[in-house]
Amino acid sequence: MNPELSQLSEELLTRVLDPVLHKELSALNCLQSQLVEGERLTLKLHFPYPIKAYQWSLEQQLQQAFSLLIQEDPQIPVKELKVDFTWSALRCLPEGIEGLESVANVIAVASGKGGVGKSSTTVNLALALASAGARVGILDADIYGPSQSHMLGLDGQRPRVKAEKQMYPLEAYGMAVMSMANLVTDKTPMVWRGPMAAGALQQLLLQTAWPELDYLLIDMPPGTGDIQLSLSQKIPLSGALIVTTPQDIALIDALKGIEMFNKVNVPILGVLENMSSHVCSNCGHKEAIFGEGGGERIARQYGIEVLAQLPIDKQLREDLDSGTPTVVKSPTSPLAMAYSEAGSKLAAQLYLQAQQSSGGPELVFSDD
Ligand SMILES: Nc1ncnc2c1ncn2[C@@H]1O[C@H](COP(=O)(O)OP(=O)(O)OP(=O)(O)O)[C@@H](O)[C@H]1O
Repeated sequence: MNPELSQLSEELLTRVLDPVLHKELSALNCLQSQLVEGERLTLKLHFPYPIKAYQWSLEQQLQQAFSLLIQEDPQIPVKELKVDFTWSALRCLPEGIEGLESVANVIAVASGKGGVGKSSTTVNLALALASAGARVGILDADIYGPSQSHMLGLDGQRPRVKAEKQMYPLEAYGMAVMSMANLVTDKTPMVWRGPMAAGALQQLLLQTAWPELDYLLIDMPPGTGDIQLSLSQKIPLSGALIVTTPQDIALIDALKGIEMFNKVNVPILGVLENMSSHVCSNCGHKEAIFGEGGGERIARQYGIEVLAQLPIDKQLREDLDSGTPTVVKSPTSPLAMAYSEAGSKLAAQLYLQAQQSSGGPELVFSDD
């Protein structure tokens, strides 16, 4: 490649910011190859997170920057730009933690307080990542109220046994799913003490024959007690996402959740503020029922990102109740878009945090 054209590509990538990490594309080392055919320059850009939600606007920005560059210097021999986008998940684990063989990243979705929308967030985020092309699984570890199988229309299904002490996960919308709800009956109370519950959930994780996955999301039990602490220590977590409402009482518990993960050195990948506002379906009036700005306050306090602020939405609840979450039922709706953005941000944070820690991420899978 002509060195001047290499310089052109480099210059182009310094002029456009990565939409999720807000860094110059050149700093992301995403340029995989560049090819000139006649007057056309083709760049192959590779991202460490699902890029689908941003691809269109990124392409526009690159095209604009390219037009400016060739206007500034009419000697540039290429006149047309083509960009190919690819991405792959990176295995990002804190140092000294040995991951699961077939799962690149296990992410805990946690909330201090119950009922704030942790399970709803887990399922919609997982589906958003899956629709962006990632291989995704969900482990429902919420033994107090396992709701994943209901939200995914898997009620009453039983996992197939693979071999002694090994089960295949169930499948929903292209994702691998395992939930205690599919192993017990409705009438089996799960009244386990802390260590016993954590042990059982660890077994559920390890005795499931997970296929190759980029992300396994764990719907954690609400709270910050024994079970949650043991789980966070026993499961090889790449990171945790905290779900909260903006209400003070939920935020206090969310802080405890962050502190708990900090104590066991699990990186916090962000905060997702659920039920941030409500828009009246009759008059369109917007109201912050649970208060305002809470997620942002704790994010600032801990130097983490707010991945999304999602409204209270009747359709979202109805879609979950009917076993077809909004991300699959209405994939182009504003809510599905918000989950899609949050999913990309979550995956990008994983990469960023691993890059900042000493080891750096290890490339394990490719979608080529
Ligand atoms: N943004 C939202 N708009 C409307 N309803 C919501 C929203 N988020 C969650 N819900 C509904 O609120 C209820 C509680 O949500 P969910 O089960 O996700 O909470 P949770 O934090 O997982 O609760 P727990 O941990 O106590 O099981 C569910 O009926 C769900 O459908």
